[in-house]
Amino acid sequence: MASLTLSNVVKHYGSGKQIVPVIHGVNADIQDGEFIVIVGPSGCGKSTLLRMVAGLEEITGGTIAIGERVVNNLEPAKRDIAMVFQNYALYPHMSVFDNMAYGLKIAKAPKDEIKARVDKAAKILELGHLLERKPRELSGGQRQRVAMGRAIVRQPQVFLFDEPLSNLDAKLRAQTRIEIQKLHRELGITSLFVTHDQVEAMTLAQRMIVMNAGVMEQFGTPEEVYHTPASIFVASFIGSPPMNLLRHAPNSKPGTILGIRPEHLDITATGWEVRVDTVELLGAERLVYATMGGDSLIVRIEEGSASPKVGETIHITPRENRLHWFHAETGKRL
Ligand SMILES: Nc1ncnc2c1ncn2[C@@H]1O[C@H](COP(=O)(O)OP(=O)(O)OP(=O)(O)O)[C@@H](O)[C@H]1O
Repeated sequence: MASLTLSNVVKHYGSGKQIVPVIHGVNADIQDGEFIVIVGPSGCGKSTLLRMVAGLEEITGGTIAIGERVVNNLEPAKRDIAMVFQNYALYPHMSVFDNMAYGLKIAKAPKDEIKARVDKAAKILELGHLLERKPRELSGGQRQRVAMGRAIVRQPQVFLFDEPLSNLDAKLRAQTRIEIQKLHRELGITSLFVTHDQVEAMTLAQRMIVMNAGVMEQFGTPEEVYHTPASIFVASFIGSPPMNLLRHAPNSKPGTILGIRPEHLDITATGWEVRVDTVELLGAERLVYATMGGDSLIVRIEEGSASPKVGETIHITPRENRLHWFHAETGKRL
């Protein structure tokens, strides 16, 4: 196991006039044994960052260190990492056991050690009864577990996950998420996990890196990112429904944007006057879509409380200690 340090990491694709900058100087000190999620919208550079750690992409600038070792110029096989991909790429003609053992066989590990490591990984992943099967005889979730097993048996210093759950259906995703957490608790291996799904990020991360267009917008615990978003981008990307961002709130100063989460607005007898546009019932809660001056906003209310009617004017009050102020130009938290 090892720490992982990214210092001013930069990536450009292409050369000459065709340079495409995609990562603009990322700094992150990741502790030994931490589970870190990199999250952001499509094209923000998550996979590129992960692939640079893996050694599958050249690093244009800055340094990446695993433990004390700067790995910039080290080939992937020498970095002591294991990667789990979205398309798990198992060998179709090999059994589950042989798929998991493959890397160790290539590395010429002794037979009894290979068996011991595969058996241990299979036990953790509950694959023990499937070791003789071929990949085509497995479900999608089981195949993904074999792919993880293949990574575990190598006992790497760092695990890299590139959207490993995105081919699974919603139920299996949730289940596999729990398995990954369990795996991390048992093995304690430093992990970097890439996803574009903010719910996945919030539930898996000990700390998360929120990326936007090649820039690290925030690096913090899920609580920090949710409760004190560093920018308008983070505020609107994390949380569903997203934070309300108001340019014309009654008490706002010019040049600022007021952020308030839908669950931190209460319907009250007096307060801000808003017009109800739509009401959505979502099982245990209702979302009230409303307009106030030039702003649209969402109020989240519990299912039991009286629902306002479409077209009606109601009053709402924000919870004082839940207000977030942002600079209108830079988008940064004030
Ligand atoms: N070989 C390449 N040459 C030029 N640009 C590239 C190359 N590979 C990736 N890019 C660009 O780099 C940016 C980051 O890509 P990357 O795959 O890291 O994003 P991502 O956040 O992982 O996205 P997704 O969630 O869609 O996989 C994108 O704008 C992409 O178009």
